[in-house]
Amino acid sequence: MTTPALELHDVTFVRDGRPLLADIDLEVGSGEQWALIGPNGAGKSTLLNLCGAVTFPSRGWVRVLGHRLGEIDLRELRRSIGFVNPRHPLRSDLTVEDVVLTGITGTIERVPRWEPTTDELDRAHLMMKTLGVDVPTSPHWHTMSQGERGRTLIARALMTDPPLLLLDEPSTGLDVAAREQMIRTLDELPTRIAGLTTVMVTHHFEELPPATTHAALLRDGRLVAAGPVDGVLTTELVSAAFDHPIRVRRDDDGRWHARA
Ligand SMILES: Nc1ncnc2c1ncn2[C@@H]1O[C@H](COP(=O)(O)OP(=O)(O)OP(=O)(O)O)[C@@H](O)[C@H]1O
Repeated sequence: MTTPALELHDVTFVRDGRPLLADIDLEVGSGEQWALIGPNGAGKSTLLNLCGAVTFPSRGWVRVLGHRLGEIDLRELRRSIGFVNPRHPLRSDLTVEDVVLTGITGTIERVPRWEPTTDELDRAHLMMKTLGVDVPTSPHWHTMSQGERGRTLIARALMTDPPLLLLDEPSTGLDVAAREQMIRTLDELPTRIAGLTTVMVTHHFEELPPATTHAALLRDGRLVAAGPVDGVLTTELVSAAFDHPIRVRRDDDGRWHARA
């Protein structure tokens, strides 16, 4: 049996005396594509940060790629996790290539005096190509569109060839064409990168790639449901998670729609 990519057991996460997550039990199998869905403030990003070994649980335990948080060198573990945050806090005007290369150093900015090896440069170009980011012109961050930035950040996250990719609302701020391109990119990732496990936070059902295999619904820091996607993204369970009547439907092309 392969080791699950993520295991959370009886996890509670408390900040300022308030439980932001409570009683979370979740197992994400290797090679599965998960969506994490719930209303604003439900705790999706908080849960993703636990999965990314950014924070530790207040109670219970978390295993990431078979390693229990608290018992493993975090720097080493984080190299095995790609994390995509569209609110990437980059200040300098790096080229796309430079931004992608920071995936190796695990930094936001280029590390002074650090130079990539030929293999690392080749990998950066391969990832840029895989994600459809323009290699020949390698534009600068400040002039890039939100869509280009989003794809660049995924290329950056994949530089260390991580088996686990976490995405926090990767379609934020995209127009409809860029959003569709992003969905197609995400949909193709599992076939382009064999064995990759992904967990994506989103508010919008329309943004789920058809390749999504599983979903978890959160409400007020608790799991409403988690499991194979078609059994979780139902009108009944989604309405319960959002505390509002929502009709959920899946089209023949595998895309979801939700209407209040
Ligand atoms: N560091 C923190 N300290 C205290 N409270 C926090 C902290 N981070 C988040 N929260 C609170 O925890 C709750 C869950 O936040 P989180 O960002 O995980 O939710 P979310 O489901 O991702 O929300 P959204 O959809 O709005 O992005 C919110 O009420 C938020 O205000």
